[in-house]
Amino acid sequence: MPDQTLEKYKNETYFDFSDPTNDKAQKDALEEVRSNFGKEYDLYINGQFVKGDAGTFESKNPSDLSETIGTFQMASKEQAFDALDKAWDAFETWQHVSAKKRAEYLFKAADVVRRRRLEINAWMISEAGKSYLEADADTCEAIDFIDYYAHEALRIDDGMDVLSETWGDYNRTIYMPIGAGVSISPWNFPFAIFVGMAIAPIAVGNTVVAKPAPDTPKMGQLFAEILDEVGLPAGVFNFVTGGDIEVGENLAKHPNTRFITFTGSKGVGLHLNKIASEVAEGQKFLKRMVCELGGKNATVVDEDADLESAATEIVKGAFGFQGQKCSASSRVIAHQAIYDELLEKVVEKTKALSVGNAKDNHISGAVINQKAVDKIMSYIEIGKKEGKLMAGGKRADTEDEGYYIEPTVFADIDENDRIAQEEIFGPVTAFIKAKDTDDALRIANGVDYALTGAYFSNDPKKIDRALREYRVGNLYINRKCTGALVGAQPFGGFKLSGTDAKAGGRDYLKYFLEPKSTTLRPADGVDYDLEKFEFANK
Ligand SMILES: NC(=O)c1ccc[n+]([C@@H]2O[C@H](COP(=O)([O-])OP(=O)(O)OC[C@H]3O[C@@H](n4cnc5c(N)ncnc54)[C@H](O)[C@@H]3O)[C@@H](O)[C@H]2O)c1
Ligand SMILES: N[C@@H](CCC=O)C(=O)O
Repeated sequence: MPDQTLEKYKNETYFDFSDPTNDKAQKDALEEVRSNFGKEYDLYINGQFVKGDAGTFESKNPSDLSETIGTFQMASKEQAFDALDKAWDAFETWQHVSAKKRAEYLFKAADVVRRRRLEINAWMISEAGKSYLEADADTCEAIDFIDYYAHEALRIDDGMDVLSETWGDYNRTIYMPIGAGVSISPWNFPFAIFVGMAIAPIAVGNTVVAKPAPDTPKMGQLFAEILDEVGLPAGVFNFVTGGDIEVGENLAKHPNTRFITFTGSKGVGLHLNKIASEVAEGQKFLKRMVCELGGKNATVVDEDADLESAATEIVKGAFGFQGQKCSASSRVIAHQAIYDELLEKVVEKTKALSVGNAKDNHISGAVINQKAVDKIMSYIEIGKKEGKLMAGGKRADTEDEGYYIEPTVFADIDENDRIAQEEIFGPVTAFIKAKDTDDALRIANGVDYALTGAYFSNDPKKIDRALREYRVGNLYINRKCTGALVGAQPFGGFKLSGTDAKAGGRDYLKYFLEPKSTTLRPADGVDYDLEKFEFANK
């Protein structure tokens, strides 16, 4: 194996599916995966694939409800707790495994994902309803997370802190892993986020019980297979499917859960944050909580912007993966001077989007489940009362029976309207008129969330102002507000969008480490190996 520590981390490049060779390769992989629909999959606890004690459930294809992706296990609370115990057992040795050895496991896992990329895409197209490109971007992001965190773990191990020397004493900070914890992930980036949240703590010596979202268990199961293949020691990674409360909440409450990494809705996140802050009986530490929640992101278009480009990027940002991204542009705040022209362009481009089954690579596919359909359709009804419907507004008429909704644009929405304030998490965007730049930035900042934002202008002074005053975790100038790249655009938001832990950034792994300040005063006449002291955490 090449010494990857010497290579610079690079983002994985997406396939170009307009190339017929790539399109055919993805279609072939889909055919193969579809011939494997309907199988049963197990939990993965302590290196063993095992059945659940609380029954099974099915994962359906949202693009065609007659198709079952597979049958998955419902773990009991006792099994979930057993997985946590096994994770603690594994921690005893994993915490002392060298960073280099840990990184080797990760680099191997990234290589297996690379090898199985089209297959993983195919499962995701089928289980989550992503288009080819959206699925490929998700799989590439997972590879990036694994690779990036492995490199980061090596960097941390090399020593990070610059400390002052104090009168002959030697001072060093040692970063220690914190223990066994729980990772609870959403369905919308069913591979990337599941993988990233599980592998980050592991990279720096912790162990994990990972619970996928009930709509996309196959994507988590694939990663269990991959980590089993690369021989990750038993118990370091455990995969437990099951009920939100039975598995998820009970694990979050467990007195031995050292950390909770959660990505999902604001409601569940705030609930878990409260649980994490309570010290359960027998608990011997404060739980670490990483909480990445929703957004109500805006694209602000100023009067001097390139409107054609802004319209193209708005449509991508609002309707990519049916708007089911925490980063989606669900508001467009347009300067009054260009409002009508921009609206017309966005409406035209929205109406041109093809809606249909993800296996046929439609740009706009199905949303995830019936609950999502009900929620989105109820917001569309609210939007019809609050503003003017310009495109979409109803269930899409498609060949297959799935959860299809037309990409929808509303105009003349007031900044305080419900569809301008609440996360819809579907293919709906709302136009709001601003008087000027001041007004636009004020409206953009006037929500409870602060996740992503885009600003379009060609005026350097205005851009500079947006960079300073537009308060979001990820701000993009003259491009869409979705699609952050690991290592390049560390991702996360503040206010009620979360703890801004910045997944895919240099700060992230510290959430799973305990820094220990150490000072060595060399005794007279004793020859210390100061280099060893410096690298005591190797
Ligand atoms: N900020 C980010 O990085 C980010 C990324 C992706 C998605 N999201 C957000 O996620 C949401 C969509 O995902 P979702 O529908 O899966 O969210 P969700 O909150 O319904 O579920 C997320 C996870 O929590 C589990 N869960 C639900 N109730 C639980 C409970 N009481 N205790 C423990 N676990 C519980 C679910 O099974 C799932 O695994 C959106 O709000 C979106 O904005 C945020
Ligand atoms: N990181 C993704 C969003 C994740 C949430 O859904 C993006 O940048 O678009």
